[in-house]
Amino acid sequence: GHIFGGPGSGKGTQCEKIVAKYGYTHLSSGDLLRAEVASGSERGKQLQAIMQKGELVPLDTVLDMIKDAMIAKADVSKGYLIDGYPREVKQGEEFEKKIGAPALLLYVDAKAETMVQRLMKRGETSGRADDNEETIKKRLDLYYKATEPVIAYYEKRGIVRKINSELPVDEVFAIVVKAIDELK
Ligand SMILES: Nc1ncnc2c1ncn2[C@@H]1O[C@H](COP(=O)(O)OP(=O)(O)O)[C@@H](O)[C@H]1O
Ligand SMILES: Nc1ncnc2c1ncn2[C@H]1C[C@H](O)[C@@H](COP(=O)(O)OP(=O)(O)O)O1
Ligand SMILES: [Mg+2]
Repeated sequence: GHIFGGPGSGKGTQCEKIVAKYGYTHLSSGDLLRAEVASGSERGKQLQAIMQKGELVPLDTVLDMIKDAMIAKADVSKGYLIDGYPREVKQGEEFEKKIGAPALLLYVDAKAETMVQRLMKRGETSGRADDNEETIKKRLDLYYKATEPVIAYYEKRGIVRKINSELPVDEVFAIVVKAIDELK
């Protein structure tokens, strides 16, 4: 399934707990991109510049990375947890064409104000080039403009489970567990 939500809504936090309990393969588009940046490659430098501005990297780049990572884990995976993708409707469509339809979309939902607060706090220690006030504002704008419409795309199929991510981490996780167990 996919885990979906705005920047700082708590996707990564919940993924860690889901992996610990269910053993799914966690693939975060952001982590994959940051690994490419860390490699120091020419492509990594281009990606870094885009991410620092709070923009989306080209669809093909990120989908290829996810697909390669899925293939690399295919024979040991108990299931995939895709974090940070799709970020626009077109990405959802391409995923279906090239990989397949997700079984579940966990939508961790928090208020803009909460996301900003959490990202500013995360920025104190994350070392991430995009956890600063200016970039956070751009990421939020882009989230509401390009990413949020993705929900409507999946809602029609009844696979969206909206989860109140304003609650403490363990309470959010309890709701996540219910949504996953209902599906099994
Ligand atoms: N339910 C929560 N309550 C309070 N803080 C949270 C909660 N979930 C996540 N956080 C904190 O908010 C920040 C962003 O969470 P993260 O999981 O990295 O979000 P995302 O991957 O969606 O950007 C982190 O510093 C995390 O510790
Ligand atoms: N599916 C995707 N398409 C395009 N760009 C993406 C992407 N996933 C990640 N990126 C780029 C742009 C994001 O602002 C940046 C960080 O992503 P992330 O780590 O998923 O952020 P967060 O967990 O804070 O929501 O990486
Ligand atoms: Mg994250």
